[in-house]
Amino acid sequence: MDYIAEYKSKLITAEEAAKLVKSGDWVQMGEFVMQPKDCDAALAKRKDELTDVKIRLTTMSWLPEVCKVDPERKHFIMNDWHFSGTSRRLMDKNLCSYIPLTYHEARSLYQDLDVDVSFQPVTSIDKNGFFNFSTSNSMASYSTKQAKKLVVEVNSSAPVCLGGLGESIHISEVDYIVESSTNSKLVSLPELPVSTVDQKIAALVMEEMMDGACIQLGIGAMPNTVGALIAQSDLKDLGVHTEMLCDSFVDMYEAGKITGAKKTLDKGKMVYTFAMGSDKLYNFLDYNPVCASYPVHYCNDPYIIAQNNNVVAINNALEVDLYGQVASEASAGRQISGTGGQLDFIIGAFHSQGGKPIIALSSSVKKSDGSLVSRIKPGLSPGTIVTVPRSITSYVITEYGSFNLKGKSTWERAEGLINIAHPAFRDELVKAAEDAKIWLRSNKLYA
Ligand SMILES: CC(=O)SCCNC(=O)CCNC(=O)[C@H](O)C(C)(C)COP(=O)(O)OP(=O)(O)OC[C@H]1O[C@@H](n2cnc3c(N)ncnc32)[C@H](O)[C@@H]1OP(=O)(O)O
Ligand SMILES: CCCC(=O)O
Repeated sequence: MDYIAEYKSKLITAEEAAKLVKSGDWVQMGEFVMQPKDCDAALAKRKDELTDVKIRLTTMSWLPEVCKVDPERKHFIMNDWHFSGTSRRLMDKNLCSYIPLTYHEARSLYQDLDVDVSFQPVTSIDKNGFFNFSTSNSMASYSTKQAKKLVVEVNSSAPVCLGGLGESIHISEVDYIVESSTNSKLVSLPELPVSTVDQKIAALVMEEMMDGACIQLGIGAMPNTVGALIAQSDLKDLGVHTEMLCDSFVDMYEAGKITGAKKTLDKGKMVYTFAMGSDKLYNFLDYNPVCASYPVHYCNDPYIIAQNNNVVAINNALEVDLYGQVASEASAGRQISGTGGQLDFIIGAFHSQGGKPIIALSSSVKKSDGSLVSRIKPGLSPGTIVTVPRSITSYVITEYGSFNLKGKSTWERAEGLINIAHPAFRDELVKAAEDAKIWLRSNKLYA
């Protein structure tokens, strides 16, 4: 079938697309590295005609024009499902708000949300009339379905990401098409410096890895270091069922470590819901049938995750308290990131036969004034949000060791966690545990 006539009839300029927005509307503006830049710029130009336009996006990888032109947030109200550094810096000036999200529940959330206009970034149309959501399958099929007016912004540089479900939208479901004026390459994440602490933690994580493991890696330098160690290891037949696909999966695949042969679900496929990395990753993904993107209600459903055996889920956290509560998203009232899919994968790995849900974090962090603070805390401070409840927390790994909390009582947890805390804080943590009646006479410090 020839879609040329339909394409031409739906083609509008970014300025025309921006005119679809009215004051008070909810506007959807892309996810992760898929950015509807032309529609954003055209909407920003309409600033003086509009008030209270509410915008939703996921993990801002760019500074949208609508934020730049409205430093008092009178016209555009920005909201992010999962904070990036850019959203944090906007929030510090009260220019961005967080929307709480347990990622795999996004489909049900969108069923109740208003999407008046969606500016949805896509790849060029294919011969069957489909636009692909490229690296951000994630929630795209839910927000586009919910949109009263759906505009796709076509970026011909974005890779076509083959998928198992929800990775594309047909032209018949689209109201309008805008062609990007720049077709810019997707943004590359900066390479993160790897510290000796990251290397020590990654080496301890490797001790928990086995042939045939089905892996999920979170964001940051430490999970990437684990990926690099796997690529150099003797591990065999690893599988991938992850939320985010990043560069280190390319390294592991090219080193022959990933075959997906032992997976019980999506055998042979590297399953993910969004991808962020560098050109190396984006080139690898383009039309690559080894990878399958899925919407997040499938990818992150703990009971889908758990259908694979030996799921090893490796995620980072900001703090862990002596009871085993994991805080990964906000500290003392400051939103850092979000719940995202951390809880999904920790529960999924918990239920997977042979699975290992791992929280890996450095034992301490240096504050801007140079002082050292422990990441193992007696309790969480007000404004610090629990991402993983203590009843599910299992492996916690710092550069001082690994401790599995699964099924452990409060006094066993206190002992195990204090023994992997930074030595400079162990005595004060013991004192706090005694005061909280979670330290017994028989408890020991081992170092
Ligand atoms: C994309 C994925 O992760 S998929 C996996 C599932 N999802 C998740 O795990 C979501 C929750 N986890 C996360 O968001 C991340 O893993 C994090 C935030 C815990 C760690 O990510 P990293 O990129 O390694 O964090 P990084 O060390 O760069 O610090 C990020 C910010 O937190 C601040 N921060 C770090 N530790 C602390 C702390 N203990 N207390 C207060 N703030 C802290 C840093 O100062 C920095 O803020 P700034 O950039 O505004 O200065
Ligand atoms: C939107 C979720 C991203 C994450 O889990 O980190």
